Amino acid sequence: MSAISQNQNNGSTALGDDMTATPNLHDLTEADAIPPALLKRTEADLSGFLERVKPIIEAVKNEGDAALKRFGRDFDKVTVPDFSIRVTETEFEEALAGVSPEVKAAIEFAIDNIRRFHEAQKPEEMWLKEVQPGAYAGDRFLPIESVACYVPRGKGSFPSVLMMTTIPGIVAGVPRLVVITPPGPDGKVDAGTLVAAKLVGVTEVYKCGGAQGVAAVAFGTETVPKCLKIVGPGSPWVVAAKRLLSDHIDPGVPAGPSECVVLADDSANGALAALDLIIESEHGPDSSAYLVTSSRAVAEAAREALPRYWAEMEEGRANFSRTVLTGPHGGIVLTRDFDAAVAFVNDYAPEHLEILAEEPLDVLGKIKNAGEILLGEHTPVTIGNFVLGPNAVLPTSAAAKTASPLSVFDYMKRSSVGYVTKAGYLALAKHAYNLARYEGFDGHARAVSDLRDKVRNG
Ligand SMILES: NC(=O)c1ccc[n+]([C@@H]2O[C@H](COP(=O)([O-])OP(=O)(O)OC[C@H]3O[C@@H](n4cnc5c(N)ncnc54)[C@H](O)[C@@H]3O)[C@@H](O)[C@H]2O)c1
Ligand SMILES: N[C@H](CO)Cc1c[nH]c[nH+]1
Ligand SMILES: [Zn+2]
Repeated sequence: MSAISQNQNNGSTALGDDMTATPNLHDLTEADAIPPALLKRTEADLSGFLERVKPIIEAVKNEGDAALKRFGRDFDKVTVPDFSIRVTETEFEEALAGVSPEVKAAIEFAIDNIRRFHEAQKPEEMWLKEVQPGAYAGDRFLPIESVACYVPRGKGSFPSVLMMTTIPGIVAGVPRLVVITPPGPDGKVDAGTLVAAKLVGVTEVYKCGGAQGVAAVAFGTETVPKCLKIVGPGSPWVVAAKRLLSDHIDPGVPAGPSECVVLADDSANGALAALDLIIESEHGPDSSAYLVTSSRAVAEAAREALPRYWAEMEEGRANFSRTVLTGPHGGIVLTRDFDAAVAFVNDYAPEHLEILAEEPLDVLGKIKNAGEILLGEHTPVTIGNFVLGPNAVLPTSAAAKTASPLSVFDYMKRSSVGYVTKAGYLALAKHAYNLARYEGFDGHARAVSDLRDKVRNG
């Protein structure tokens, strides 16, 4: 039997402003397999963006700062006659004066936890193991010389992303860590983002976002430095530009539109599951969000609660959430049993996974693919997004099957280190010689033959 998807929507609007739209209910209780459409994200088809991003990249490559200012006016709706591309010290000070004490305290609290988490994650600078008597092998970690941190702005402002992208770089010891972010209509960077930059100690912040920002750090402009790597999430414009520029700059963890799955067993409170399902669905119409449960009672309680919550929410965010949960990338999935719910999660490989279950730790053991796994009803995605400490920049679009959250390791590279003593040499050389001969490498073999001692001794 195939899945039954219920909604009474007359095709959800991109604006999500059809107040009568009801959340999707995908009933898989009789289905033989998960319908592939349920596993898709908006990121799956970037073709439209890739084409439109190409001329933006070319313009930045050829015109540098002038193109950044033009695109700031075109795409970010900057209305002031001119603006500096680099944030000035005065702008930092204005931001510090303009942000409320509560927000500043929240930023400080978050910084503390995010720093502690990433310090714990940092590897030793070097380790060596004696693999054979007199033969040592290990790893050495060094920071990448320059990394650009992308902080989005448009459908929200993101001081939290500034903290998540810069703190692991600071802990890793990156010598040149810069931030790029779109300017607002006033030609300035979001104040909370600047306060977060100041408090973490990042001084280079540049006002360029979208594809033009990625191109700026890939090629360098008169003002923006060329960087070796870019990290941080963004809209499909950013994702498309990273993909096209991957020969020029390391594009890092693939992090596109936010997404989550709330996995609930029959002990869960459906209305609470609905509250948490809304979290990531309110990012934008391109997000994805599912409540996955084997309990019809939980599914129905959640489906009943969602329209009530939307009616209570700020209109723009409610519209985004409604668009997602009544559209092709979201809703409630009802499965035959809890194992089938877990199987859905593992196939879907969500960016964020929240587990609402009687024994969330038992469920953890069954999860194979998820960027972040948050356990129990006191760990909603909001806590992970902002203050808990683990990085909230996570692989999207099922990349969690192979990729990992942004971490200190993304700001470092590893070299293998080997050291063989005179006493250890012969035992290794004998086998290396035989393998070199087998593979047909004469030069390799000669370098570990008797010739070596003769050459060494002159
Ligand atoms: N995965 C994560 O960790 C994470 C965290 C936060 C946000 N996000 C996601 O990041 C995204 C943020 O998107 P956003 O829009 O708020 O900010 P953004 O900064 O990523 O994108 C805005 C930029 O897109 C460009 N743009 C917009 N319209 C354009 C057009 N018509 N032509 C060319 N360029 C255009 C502009 O340059 C603009 O500055 C969302 O999808 C959100 O879900 C992900
Ligand atoms: N959910 C985002 C990561 O997918 C992080 C975030 C920041 N602000 C709000 N949410
Ligand atoms: Zn979020």
